[in-house]
Amino acid sequence: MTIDRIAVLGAGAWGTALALEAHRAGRKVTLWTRRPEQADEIRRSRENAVYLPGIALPDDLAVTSDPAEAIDSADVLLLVVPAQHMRAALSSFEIPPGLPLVSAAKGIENTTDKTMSEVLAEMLPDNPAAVLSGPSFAGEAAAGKPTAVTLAAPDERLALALIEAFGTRTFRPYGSTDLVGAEVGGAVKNVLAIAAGIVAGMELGENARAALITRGLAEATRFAVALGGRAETLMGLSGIGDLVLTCSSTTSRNFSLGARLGKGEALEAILGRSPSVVEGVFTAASLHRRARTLEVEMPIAEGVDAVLNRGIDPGTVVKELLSRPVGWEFADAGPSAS
Ligand SMILES: NC(=O)c1ccc[n+]([C@@H]2O[C@H](COP(=O)([O-])OP(=O)(O)OC[C@H]3O[C@@H](n4cnc5c(N)ncnc54)[C@H](O)[C@@H]3O)[C@@H](O)[C@H]2O)c1
Ligand SMILES: O=P(O)(O)OC[C@H](O)CO
Repeated sequence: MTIDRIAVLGAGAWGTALALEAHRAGRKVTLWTRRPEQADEIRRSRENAVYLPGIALPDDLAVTSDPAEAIDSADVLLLVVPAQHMRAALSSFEIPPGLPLVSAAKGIENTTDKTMSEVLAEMLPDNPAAVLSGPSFAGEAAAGKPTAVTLAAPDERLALALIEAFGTRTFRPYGSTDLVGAEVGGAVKNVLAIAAGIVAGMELGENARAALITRGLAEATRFAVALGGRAETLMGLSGIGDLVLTCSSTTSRNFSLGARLGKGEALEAILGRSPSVVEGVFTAASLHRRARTLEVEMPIAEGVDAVLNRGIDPGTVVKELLSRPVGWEFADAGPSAS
């Protein structure tokens, strides 16, 4: 399988950065944005000034608002629309059966509590799916700084073709067949990054942040396994890798939002009129609901949902988390373990 022509659907920061990475890897790239005026502006200025300012886009990177122009000649579609808009965006496209789809969105759909691959499987069951996820701030990747991600597809040949299509010296996709584990890592870390931000905003200290990352990883792993993913995937780039990045940097929108919540600002005031997406805000409730249905214990994710959606103040949630009984660190490491 050879992938030469790539359509990137979604021209936010990450879609634009991935279009640039694919172009650097020698592919023919078309970047689609839903707004004709944005397509005109990017074509004119060779810059996505709203979402990825300061990064020059090459002249032969095509930009369009016509889905057919992007999709009809593509060997693969890279889906980089925010998770809550993925379904609507997909239903506005004519996608031929068999065309591989790679989701780079990190979230769970609020109206159905479905992961992105579940949405794809429901809407486009005849198209093979893959996931691109991992520690990757768009600005750094676009600037050519070294970035490594997980590229996961159940079809090994597709995973290998995608690695070949995107890989460069500085953009390094590592293959996996565990699509579920990879997408869970990306979706859950945004909720945990809000929690890490709250910890920072409340000045609870670096020990607390490290504890949160570690216990958060345990939550993400339990959730991934319950959905059919592999625990080892959460030890990789799309798991611990992305968790460490996003829980430690104010470049993260999720972490920054959490930090402002931790300092006492109201959610509505923080979200304001920013055009950028903070995926964890929408994923938290779905994650909590889905975890409950699967009987997976996720106290940190539950706490974030309580702050965002039930008006509980961060101090109360922290108190509750710290009141939980302590016990064995791993379920299989108690006195009955061999
Ligand atoms: N920015 C990053 O560093 C980064 C890195 C890795 C993954 N991601 C993930 O990529 C996805 C996209 O995030 P982003 O940072 O590129 O977005 P962004 O915040 O830069 O921009 C939002 C984009 O969504 C588009 N959009 C909004 N509503 C839409 C709709 N109904 N249909 C189609 N498009 C719509 C907007 O036009 C805009 O292009 C998210 O799931 C995010 O978690 C982002
Ligand atoms: O800015 P955030 O919090 O959406 O994080 C961006 C990327 O997902 C980091 O890998």
